[in-house]
Amino acid sequence: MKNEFEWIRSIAPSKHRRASVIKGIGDDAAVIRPKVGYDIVLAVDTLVEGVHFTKNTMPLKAIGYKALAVNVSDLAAMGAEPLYYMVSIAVPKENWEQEEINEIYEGMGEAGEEYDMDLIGGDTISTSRDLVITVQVTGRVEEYRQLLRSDAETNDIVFLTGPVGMSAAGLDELLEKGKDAWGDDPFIQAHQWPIAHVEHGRFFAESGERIALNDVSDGVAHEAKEIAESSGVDLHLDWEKMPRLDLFQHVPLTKQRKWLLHGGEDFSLLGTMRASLFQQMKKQLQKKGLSLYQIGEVRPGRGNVWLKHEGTEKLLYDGGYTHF
Ligand SMILES: Nc1ncnc2c1ncn2[C@@H]1O[C@H](COP(=O)(O)OP(=O)(O)OP(=O)(O)O)[C@@H](O)[C@H]1O
Ligand SMILES: Cc1ncc(C[n+]2csc(CCOP(=O)(O)O)c2C)c(N)n1
Ligand SMILES: [Mg+2]
Ligand SMILES: [Mg+2]
Ligand SMILES: [Mg+2]
Repeated sequence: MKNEFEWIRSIAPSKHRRASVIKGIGDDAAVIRPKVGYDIVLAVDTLVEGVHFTKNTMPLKAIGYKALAVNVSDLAAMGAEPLYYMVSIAVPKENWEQEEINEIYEGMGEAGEEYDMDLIGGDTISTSRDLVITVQVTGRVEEYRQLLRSDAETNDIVFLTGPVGMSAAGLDELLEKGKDAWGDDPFIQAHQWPIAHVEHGRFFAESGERIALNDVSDGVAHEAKEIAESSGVDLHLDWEKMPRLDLFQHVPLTKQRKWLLHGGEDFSLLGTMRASLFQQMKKQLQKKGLSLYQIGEVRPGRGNVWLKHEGTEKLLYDGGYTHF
């Protein structure tokens, strides 16, 4: 067992991917040199044992991988390119071995490699119970190109960059069967190894178009409401247009609705863009192997979300995951 400081040295990267890191791990704070012409984008999100994961719902490596990926997803939702991350980890005095924490870091390192980011610092503390991992990420976006929730306008179309409901479906299976559910099943994979849609975010930012964007961490209904409210418009969604896997076909409708609309942790991006842009953007994204689905439109309103389902349109309950 290494002591705190030996352990920190053992997880510190020996070199950085980004030349802009002036000082990483090993001093009172990290120092980076921002590139001229870019705005810096910052986000922080925490995963808590018992709330976001348990040892039965997530492999150790996946806990680390997901802790970084969910943060990268927030950078993607701003149109930013991921650059660096910092980690604060509170380790319970019992039930967690150093080897297990190392595995979590391995998973985080894998995500770091995937998104081309450097670990530049963090904090290590003990706690009485339940592991807590906080990851702070820094990215950059070309000046004034950031993609905001507040940019939706009447006559825009509403889009999703990928399917939703899969992570929630996987979680239900994991809560029921525990480790027996682990495997290649796409729902389990979606829950344990989420993919942040960085390429979509960058494509939208680089286009220079006005695009409102949010990542689906708390469920489509909730995220749509956030866009509607901050833009001062109404979003009209169409149930039939929601991208979903054929695997959902045999699932009862109430469950489908719960997973697809209120599930969360999907990390697809939900957004709006000018209607005339949609087909060309879809084609360009397809060339990169990326998808885009129109699921509704924006109309004048006061921040409400409507859902057309089985011929009638109703106000969509905006419930999603909430911590309080
Ligand atoms: N405790 C807090 N103190 C200060 N600002 C906060 C706090 N919690 C959230 N915020 C800010 O509120 C805004 C919304 O945060 P929120 O966490 O809901 O968004 P998100 O990270 O996209 O969603 P999620 O955490 O569900 O993935 C962000 O600007 C965030 O920085
Ligand atoms: C064991 C276990 N129970 C429940 C859930 C579901 N869950 C937890 S937080 C969250 C929303 C996103 O989090 P945040 O708002 O903090 O970004 C969801 C859908 C889970 N992942 N693991
Ligand atoms: Mg957050
Ligand atoms: Mg978000
Ligand atoms: Mg949330």
